[in-house]
Amino acid sequence: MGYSQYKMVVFRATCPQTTHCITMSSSLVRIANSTFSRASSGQVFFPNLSFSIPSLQSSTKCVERWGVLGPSSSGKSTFLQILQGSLICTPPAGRTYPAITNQRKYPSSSIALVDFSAKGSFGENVMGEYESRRGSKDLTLRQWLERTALHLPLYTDNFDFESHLATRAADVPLETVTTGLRLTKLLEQPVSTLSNGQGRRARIAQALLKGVELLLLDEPFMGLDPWSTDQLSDLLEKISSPRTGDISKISSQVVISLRPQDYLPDWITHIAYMEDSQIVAMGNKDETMSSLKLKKTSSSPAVGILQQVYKSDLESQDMPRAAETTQTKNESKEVLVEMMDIKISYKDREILKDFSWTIKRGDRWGLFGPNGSGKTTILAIITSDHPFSYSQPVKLFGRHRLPSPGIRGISVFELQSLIGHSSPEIHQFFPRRLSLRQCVESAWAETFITKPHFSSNAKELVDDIFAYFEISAEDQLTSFSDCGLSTQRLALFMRAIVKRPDIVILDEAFSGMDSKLRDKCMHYLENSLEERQALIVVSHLDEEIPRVVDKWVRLREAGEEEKAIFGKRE
Ligand SMILES: Nc1ncnc2c1ncn2[C@@H]1O[C@H](COP(=O)(O)OP(=O)(O)OP(=O)(O)O)[C@@H](O)[C@H]1O
Repeated sequence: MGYSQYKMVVFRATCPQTTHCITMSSSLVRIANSTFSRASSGQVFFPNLSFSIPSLQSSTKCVERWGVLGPSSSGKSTFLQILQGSLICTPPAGRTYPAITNQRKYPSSSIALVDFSAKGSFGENVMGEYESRRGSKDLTLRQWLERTALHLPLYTDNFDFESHLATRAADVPLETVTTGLRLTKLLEQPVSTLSNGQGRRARIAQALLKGVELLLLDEPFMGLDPWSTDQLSDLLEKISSPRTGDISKISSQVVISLRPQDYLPDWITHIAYMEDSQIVAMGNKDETMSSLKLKKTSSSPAVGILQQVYKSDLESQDMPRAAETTQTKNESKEVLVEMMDIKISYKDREILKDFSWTIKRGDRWGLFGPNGSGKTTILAIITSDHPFSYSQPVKLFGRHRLPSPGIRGISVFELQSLIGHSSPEIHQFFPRRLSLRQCVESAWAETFITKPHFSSNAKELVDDIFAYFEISAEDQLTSFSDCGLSTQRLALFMRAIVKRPDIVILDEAFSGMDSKLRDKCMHYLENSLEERQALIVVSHLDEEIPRVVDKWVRLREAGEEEKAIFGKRE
């Protein structure tokens, strides 16, 4: 649905008591009738924008916390960058920071923007990078947080970190932040090995520890499990509340950006809704939401397959194992993946214990579990991106990775030709300079950048899929870097399915996609998937799970006693 037909609607952009409790000098950021542009492209954003974020101190009577809402590429991220101090403001004095109390040189050092699309974030343990990024210089999460909080160098040889840490305390206690973000157990783990969701939480912790006055979070709940979403939401509410209780040392005004279909926390009081880099409505949350006919979404999986998955936590002991049920039903089908009592542990931390899973042709699996429970690890064993895939009792397409007497081992390249895969890790490392067409064509290449070895029908398959998604020949030449998150995710989805591989793995493939586009992908998948293909889907959100997924594996958080449980869609 487009909202462009709305003229800019403003519902009391500040609370009714504003004139009593907020004066202009109490704004952390104040923008008065200004227009913004990028120096690189000259492109103009948010013409004649007027907006302000009150400081927490001014909000003691009327708390005002903003959510920035809009579909992908609507300008949400740019808007947060503008609040942070980036982009050129015309007139130059139109953007001020009257209430920034920190005496640091630039207001931007009192404002943190945590943007998860940034390349180079850690937490995605993947591919060739898996081993190479770990080494003597790899920091533990504790070291990384302490050093960045105190603005110390990360890796300078001969730098005496210990004495610096002993003499300088961070503005904010480490334990308070790591508890609130469920990171305490991970403090001694190498930072590069954190899971996707753990890595996101660590980056938020880093920003909080710097003791900023304004924290801007770009889509903070994307990729988080329901427990982490609730906990992060609670923490953000506490830190952006007028000073009370033992959390009072962490105190920061918070602005978050979200997509319209995302979970919108109750503590958000105001929203700015944007489209095409313009605010189309802003003000009091309830009035703005109802004017735009937006519905609230819960953080917990209240409907659909995920409700069954998580409900089964309580009933797991007596549940019939759907994997066994399905295996009898599916007996004649060829086994594609056979995992037998897999064990994965790092030092004394057990991630997977005696995990067995059989995937056959025609199977439609959901792989679920909290952040850090091992979903990516299991997928990396199947795709052979994990070093343990050589040593674990796994058969892929009936063969082991290593040769045994009389039987050839299956090579990485053979596996790649049989598996299509989209994941946040592939997204992170995908070369930005490739065009959308090259991205899809790389399904036939051994690496992202090597020359594809096309099959005879490859051109037809690529043309067909672009035609289905109505992407013109000209638009196919757009570089990956010039596309928004939603289109980038689409390109990687097309890459995963275009050559109709035997196994399709969609690991958070729809995360960050606009709902309309996501539904189109679902439709495509439901209609094009062949009986000989197997599907594995990972997601924390019900609407991102295709209806064809009819059975599931639910992993336990690392350290829990129980094994994984299996179920089927009721
Ligand atoms: N080298 C390592 N040392 C210690 N722990 C590790 C190492 N590599 C991975 N881990 C841990 O293994 C666990 C499984 O990680 P994995 O990425 O598979 O989780 P996930 O279920 O995919 O999580 P998410 O939902 O956040 O993507 C995590 O708790 C991670 O911190």
